Amino acid sequence: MTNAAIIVAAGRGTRAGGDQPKQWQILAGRPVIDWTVAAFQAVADLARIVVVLHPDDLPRYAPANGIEVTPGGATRAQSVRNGLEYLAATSDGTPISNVLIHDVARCCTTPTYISYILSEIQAGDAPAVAPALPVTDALWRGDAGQVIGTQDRAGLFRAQTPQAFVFTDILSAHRQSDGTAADDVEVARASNMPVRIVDGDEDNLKITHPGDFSRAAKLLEQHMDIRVGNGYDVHRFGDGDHVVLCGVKIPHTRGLQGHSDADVGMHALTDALYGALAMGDIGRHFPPSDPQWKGAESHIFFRHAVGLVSENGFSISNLDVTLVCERPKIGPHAAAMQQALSTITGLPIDRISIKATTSERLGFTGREEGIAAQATATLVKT
Ligand SMILES: Nc1ccn([C@@H]2O[C@H](COP(=O)(O)OP(=O)(O)OP(=O)(O)O)[C@@H](O)[C@H]2O)c(=O)n1
Ligand SMILES: C[C@](O)(CO)[C@H](O)COP(=O)(O)O
Repeated sequence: MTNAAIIVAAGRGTRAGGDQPKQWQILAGRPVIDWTVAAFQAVADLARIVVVLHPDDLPRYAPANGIEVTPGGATRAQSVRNGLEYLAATSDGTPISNVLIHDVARCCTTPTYISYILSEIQAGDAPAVAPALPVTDALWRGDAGQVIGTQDRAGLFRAQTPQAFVFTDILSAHRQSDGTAADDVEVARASNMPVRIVDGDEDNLKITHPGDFSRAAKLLEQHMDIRVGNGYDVHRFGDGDHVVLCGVKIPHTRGLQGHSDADVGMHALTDALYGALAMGDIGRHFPPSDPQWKGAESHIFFRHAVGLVSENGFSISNLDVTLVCERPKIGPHAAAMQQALSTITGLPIDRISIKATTSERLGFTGREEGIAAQATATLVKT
């Protein structure tokens, strides 16, 4: 069975305020959208994850590995419909069985909770399951600041997402809908689909108003596992006409010597990732004694470390590397290095820092005998 998730993120967040829509605002160190997407990425049984974005926002999003993106519509329901149609149009050969539909604004949801909702739809006894919390407070009707009546709370629930559906059923229900429903349960019920209520989660709040940001930040920080790793590497100069630094080939009067392509910057970054995971170093994973790595391109090592990061449930929050050399000059190549590292990690450019320093002509780097690199990586698990 192939399971998919749609994260709707095409709203404008008018009630939440701020200088940009809520999904792009920084919360506990990273954009709201990244928290939500990371929680879904950590669920092994989801074969596809589609993020539905406002057309204006498409250029600003660098999707992480495996994440797909499609444009949204004018209402939440239209955005969901676009996500469903995208999945239908791109699932030839591997039909989707179940789909989870989630608000990007519910960024405190966890992989455990998403897996629970998935297991409930996979139980196969209902075409739709939706999480909700029974209303526990007394309910009043009010007008002009005055209580004007009371409302029986029996049988009332607060609806949450992710809501889960048999894919073909909810696709057909949305095709018959007028695109104005508040959520997908409303769409399902309009098609006479039975919807089973499953346990909601008080922590699965939706950022709607400005005050919700601090509540969400507290919840995220409470569950966050942050790791920092550092890496250091040196390669000596020898004959050659170029060096490779952080994935970029730079013409130079000499080359760097090493068992691999001697990309000292990428080696330091790779070790920073292994270090943050407490998983040894580059020599342990790729022994210099093994001839298969002779002359290897360093992105192989770096990609391996990046893969271990996600396999262990972490995502990279930022990377920072300092290259120590008199020459070549790094500044003119820093943007290309950021791009090369971004292509491999899926990190936005503004989370990848490339710095350089000379050692004031002191020591082996000052005498231009070699290049040193020092790197730091921060990993986050929610
Ligand atoms: N045209 C729309 C409208 C909403 N959404 C998404 O639907 C979810 C729930 O909507 P809401 O919390 O109301 O978000 P906004 O529409 O962004 O907020 P507001 O109503 O305050 O403008 C959000 O993840 C939002 O991004 C969407 O994908 N497309
Ligand atoms: C789908 C939803 O999250 C269920 O509570 C909610 O209805 C979406 O947000 P909105 O504020 O109603 O647009």
